[in-house]
Amino acid sequence: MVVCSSMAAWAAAASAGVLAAFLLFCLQEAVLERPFSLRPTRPAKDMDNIFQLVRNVIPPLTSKKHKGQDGKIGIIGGCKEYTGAPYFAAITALKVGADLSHVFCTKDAATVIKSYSPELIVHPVLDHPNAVSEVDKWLPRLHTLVIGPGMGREDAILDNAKGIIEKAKSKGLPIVIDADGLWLIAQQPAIIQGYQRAVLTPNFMEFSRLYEALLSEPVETSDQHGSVLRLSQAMGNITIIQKGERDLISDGDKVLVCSHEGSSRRCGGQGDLLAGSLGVLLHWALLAGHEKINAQNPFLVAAFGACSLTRQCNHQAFQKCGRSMTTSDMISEVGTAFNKLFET
Ligand SMILES: NC(=O)C1=CN([C@@H]2O[C@H](COP(=O)(O)OP(=O)(O)OC[C@H]3O[C@@H](n4cnc5c(N)ncnc54)[C@H](OP(=O)(O)O)[C@@H]3O)[C@@H](O)[C@H]2O)[C@@H](O)CC1
Ligand SMILES: Nc1ncnc2c1ncn2[C@@H]1O[C@H](COP(=O)(O)OP(=O)(O)OP(=O)(O)O)[C@@H](O)[C@H]1O
Ligand SMILES: [Mg+2]
Repeated sequence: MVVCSSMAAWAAAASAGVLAAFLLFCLQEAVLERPFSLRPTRPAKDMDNIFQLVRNVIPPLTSKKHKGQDGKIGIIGGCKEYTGAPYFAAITALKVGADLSHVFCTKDAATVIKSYSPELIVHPVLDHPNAVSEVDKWLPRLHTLVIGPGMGREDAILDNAKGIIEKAKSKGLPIVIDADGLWLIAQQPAIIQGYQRAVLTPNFMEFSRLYEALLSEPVETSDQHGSVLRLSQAMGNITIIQKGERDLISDGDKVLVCSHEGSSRRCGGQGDLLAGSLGVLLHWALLAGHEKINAQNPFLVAAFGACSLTRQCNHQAFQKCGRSMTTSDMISEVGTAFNKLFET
C-alpha cells in the first residue's frame, strides 16, 4: 500500500549510508520514508503496519456513550457557487462515524445545503458581519474544524476564515485546511505557520501555490518527497498531504506514501470527501493516546487513514459505476470501504 519508489529518496538514503536499512523496509507492505532528513535515516518499524495503527484509534461502538462522543465536526465553507464541496465533506464525516456535522456557510448556500441532507446542521453565518463570533460560540462544542471546501475567495469571507482560524488556534482545536482555505494560507502563511495541530490537504495546484509562496521557487516536480518535506518544514512542521496519483504525507520529519488502489476517474469532490473523513480520524487519533499509535504522530496516522479510505471508496464506486461514477457514488461506499480497510 505504501511504496518507496522515488529515485531521489533512494539516492538520499544511499548517500546517508543506510542503503541496507532502506532496502529492508522497502520490502515491507507499509513503510515510512525519511529522505533528506539531516539526522540519520532509520527504519521506523513501529510504523510498519500503519493500517493497524489506524485500526487502533477507531473508537468502539458501545451502549455507554452519549451523542457527540465519537465526533462533532465543523466545516467552514459553502457559498453561492459551491454548495457540493461542504456537503461532501460534512456528510462524509457522518458516514465515517462522527455523531454531528455542522456546516458554517454563507446565507445563500445554507438552504441549498440543508436541502441535500436533513442530517447536517447548517449555520448561515459566514458572510454575516459577526461571522467570527457566531462561529466562535460553537467552537467549544466541536472536536475538529475543516476549513475551505467551497468557501470561495471573496475578501470578506477570507477575512472571516482568518478570524475563525485564530479563534480555533487559541483553543487548540485540530484544523484541516483544504481548497479555498489553502488559497488564504498561500496569501498569508503566518496564519497557520507553526501550528502543529493543523493538516493541509493541497491538490496539485494548491501545493504549487503554497510551495512558491513559502519557498520562493517553483516546485521541483522530479523530487516529490523532498518538496513535501521542505514545504512542511517551511510551514513549521505542519502535516501536509500532497494529493495526487500517490498521496504524499509529511510532518517535516517523515514522509509516508499512500498508493492504495483507487481508479482513473477524477470527478470533482473527492478531495472534499478526504477532508471530511480526515476531520473525524484526527479526532479519533488524538483521543486514542500515544500507546495505541506506538507513540507516532497522530496527524500522520489520521492522514494515512483518510487517504486510503478515499482511494478505497473511489475503487469500489468505480467498480460499480465506471465512467459515470461521481463523488456521491463514492460516499455511498464509505461504510463498506471503511469496514474492509479498518474493521475486518
Ligand atoms: N461540487 C462542488 O461544489 C465542488 C466544489 N469545489 C470547490 O471549488 C473551489 C475551487 O477548487 P479547485 O480545486 O477547483 O481550485 P484550484 O486549486 O484553483 O484548481 C483549479 C484548477 O487547477 C488545475 N489543476 C488541478 N489539478 C491539476 C493537475 N494535477 N495538473 C494541472 N492542473 C491542475 C485545473 O485547471 P484547468 O485544467 O481547469 O485549467 C483546475 O480546474 C473550492 O472551493 C473547492 O472546494 C471542489 O471541491 C470540487 C467540487
Ligand atoms: N492521478 C490520480 N490517481 C489516483 N488517485 C488520485 C489521483 N489524483 C488524485 N487522486 C486521489 O483523489 C483524491 C482527491 O485528490 P484530488 O487531487 O482530486 O483533490 P482535489 O482536487 O482537492 O478534489 P476536489 O475536486 O474535491 O477539490 C485523493 O485521495 C487522491 O489520492
Ligand atoms: Mg479540493
